[in-house]
Amino acid sequence: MISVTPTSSTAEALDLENLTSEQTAMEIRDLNLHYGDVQALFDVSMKIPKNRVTAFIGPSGCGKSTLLRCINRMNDLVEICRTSGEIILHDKNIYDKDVDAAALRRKVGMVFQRPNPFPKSIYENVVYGMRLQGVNDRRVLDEVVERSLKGAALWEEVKDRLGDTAFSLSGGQQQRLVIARAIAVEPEVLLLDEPTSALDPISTLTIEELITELKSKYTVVIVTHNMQQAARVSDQTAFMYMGKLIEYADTNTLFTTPEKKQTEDYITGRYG
Ligand SMILES: Nc1ncnc2c1ncn2[C@@H]1O[C@H](COP(=O)(O)OP(=O)(O)OP(=O)(O)O)[C@@H](O)[C@H]1O
Repeated sequence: MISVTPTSSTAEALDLENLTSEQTAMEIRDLNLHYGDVQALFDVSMKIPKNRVTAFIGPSGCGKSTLLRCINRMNDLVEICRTSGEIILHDKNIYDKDVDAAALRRKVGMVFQRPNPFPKSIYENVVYGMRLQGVNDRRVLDEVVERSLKGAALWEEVKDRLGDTAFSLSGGQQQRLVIARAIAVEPEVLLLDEPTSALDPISTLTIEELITELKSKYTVVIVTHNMQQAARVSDQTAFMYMGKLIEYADTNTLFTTPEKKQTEDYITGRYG
């Protein structure tokens, strides 16, 4: 087993199968997904608790990113992709025909593996989503910039250079800028797809600390290759294997006393 030290950031275990609707941010029900003829997700069902960090782990190709991308319908952009099942947000299936995917993605924001700031100033990166919504009042935007950069633990480092290009920032700062851009539109859920895999250890630590702070305001779902990272930042962990959700439990339990042999084999490094 890997050694997991429960941290003060790790919340008390929840009964994940019997969460109340107040405790649930989103619920995935019987989700199946095909890329063309190839099935990549099989009957995935789980509840994602509010204001906590949920990690998806599992070997390469097991479907972690695919599942994450279903949660804000990013897979809509993949032509050969077909899904069935439901993902419920506020009593509504996000795959219903009348759901506007762009509006959904404002509520369920996403941060990718490689920092992807736009070729604009730091300031304009943060207010990008607000401007798309037609907000141009300088006072409002200034407030959003300060709040979001503080929320992404970047304000102190950039407050005197907001007009500089985003590309003048380090990789770790760029990733925090992208997080600031995501939280500027006040999402409810933040999806992080291996957010530190392109970063050095110090920047990784800063982002991990930030993730722990973010959960007071947002529900966070993170895909990570790194089991230690899942153990450090998440409250509950879902282990996936070959498109199936094998085990979903609070993080300490999953890493110390897994129920399933496949989970145990993975966390002890027998494959993956
Ligand atoms: N756009 C796509 N078109 C076709 N097949 C895809 C596409 N994206 C993913 N797949 C396939 O779906 C399966 C799951 O991939 P996915 O990227 O979700 O896994 P993962 O667990 O996130 O892997 P990794 O840890 O390597 O990123 C794989 O077999 C992959 O080849």
